[in-house]
Amino acid sequence: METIRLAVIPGDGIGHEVVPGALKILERLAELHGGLKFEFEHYDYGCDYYLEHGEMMPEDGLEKLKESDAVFLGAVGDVNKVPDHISLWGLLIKIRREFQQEINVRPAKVFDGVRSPLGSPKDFDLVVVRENSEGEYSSVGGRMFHEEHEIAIQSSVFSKRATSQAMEYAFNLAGSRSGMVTSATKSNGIYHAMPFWDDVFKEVSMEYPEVSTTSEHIDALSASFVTRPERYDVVVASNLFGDILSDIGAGIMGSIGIAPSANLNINGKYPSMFEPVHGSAPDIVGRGLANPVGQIWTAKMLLDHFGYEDLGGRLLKAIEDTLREGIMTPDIGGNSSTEEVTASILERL
Ligand SMILES: NC(=O)c1ccc[n+]([C@@H]2O[C@H](COP(=O)([O-])OP(=O)(O)OC[C@H]3O[C@@H](n4cnc5c(N)ncnc54)[C@H](O)[C@@H]3O)[C@@H](O)[C@H]2O)c1
Ligand SMILES: O=C(O)C[C@@H](O)C(=O)O
Ligand SMILES: [K+]
Ligand SMILES: [Mn+2]
Repeated sequence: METIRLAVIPGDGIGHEVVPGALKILERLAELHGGLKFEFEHYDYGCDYYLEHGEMMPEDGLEKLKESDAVFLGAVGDVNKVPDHISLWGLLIKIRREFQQEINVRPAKVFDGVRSPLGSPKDFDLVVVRENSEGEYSSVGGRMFHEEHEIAIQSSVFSKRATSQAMEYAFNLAGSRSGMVTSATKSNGIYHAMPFWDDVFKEVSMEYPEVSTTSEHIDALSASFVTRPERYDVVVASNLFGDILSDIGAGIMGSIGIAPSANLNINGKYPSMFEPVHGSAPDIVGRGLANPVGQIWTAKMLLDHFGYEDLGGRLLKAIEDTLREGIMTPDIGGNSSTEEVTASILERL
């Protein structure tokens, strides 16, 4: 019997509405398997915790989380309680960095029966590989002076190590898919970092002669995600570009509520973290409107990560069958509640 210890952080807002159902689904799949068990350790870290304690998680928070095999997170952020940069850097981004989760994998694909803003999209199935530790998300910089003299400086950081690592991950992934990597660049406008990004991409691509490559500027690439998403397989991007592209990927699927993500620690020193792409959705909180599919698909990524691809495959099929039957939340054109969608997926398992 294998036991997977999960640190569970629902976080804020709809995190509390979508995480419990996904845990039930993981438990059901473990039961069906027979040789697998989940142990959940629950943590109440988030903006309410901050209001009470003045920090997003306690000083030994990371040490506690480190005892788990993976972190399963909902969403972080409630701007009415804590400024967004404080809440994200105090919890989500802190975990990503301290646990060296340097790769963020974010798939997007067509689901039968889901209303996409594209009308009738061709069959797209792509993965954004986002560099998850540096780039534009940097704490290097500061603000000084006041009023009309105020200035802000924010320096991007691109290391050869993390850049080539994200690219290598993308090439390896493409090798197991249709064999194509697109690099998201902006070397026409970002004078230092993006020509560097392009150089590293060329260098890494030499090691993978069997994988075909293209390089596209992020502005044109964003438009092309909307107009011709079927052209893409694996797209590798910097932290900020990957953040934005993965929301566009979610948008063309039909809703940001569907998209999953895996923050991977690939050196084996720390747990990886699984969370949907979406945030805490304060505008729909508490109304049963939250689409649970992003969180549940995230559970599939977790199962795959631990080598239970058979269970992951069963879960994806249950999601697909549920959506095909029209059992879905209003954001993708249905009239079912969070719980009804979750129950339908559970029943199919
Ligand atoms: N990884 C994370 O935890 C994460 C990601 C994005 C945003 N945030 C935080 O979340 C808060 C809100 O941010 P935002 O509004 O920019 O993004 P958001 O993803 O929370 O919401 C954007 C829009 O998508 C909708 N939406 C999101 N998830 C949905 C779901 N599961 N089902 C149905 N509709 C859904 C929301 O109702 C909203 O209209 C902020 O504090 C932000 O910093 C956190
Ligand atoms: O900017 C971030 O990484 C936070 C959030 O938008 C996300 O995509 O996880
Ligand atoms: K999230
Ligand atoms: Mn984002």
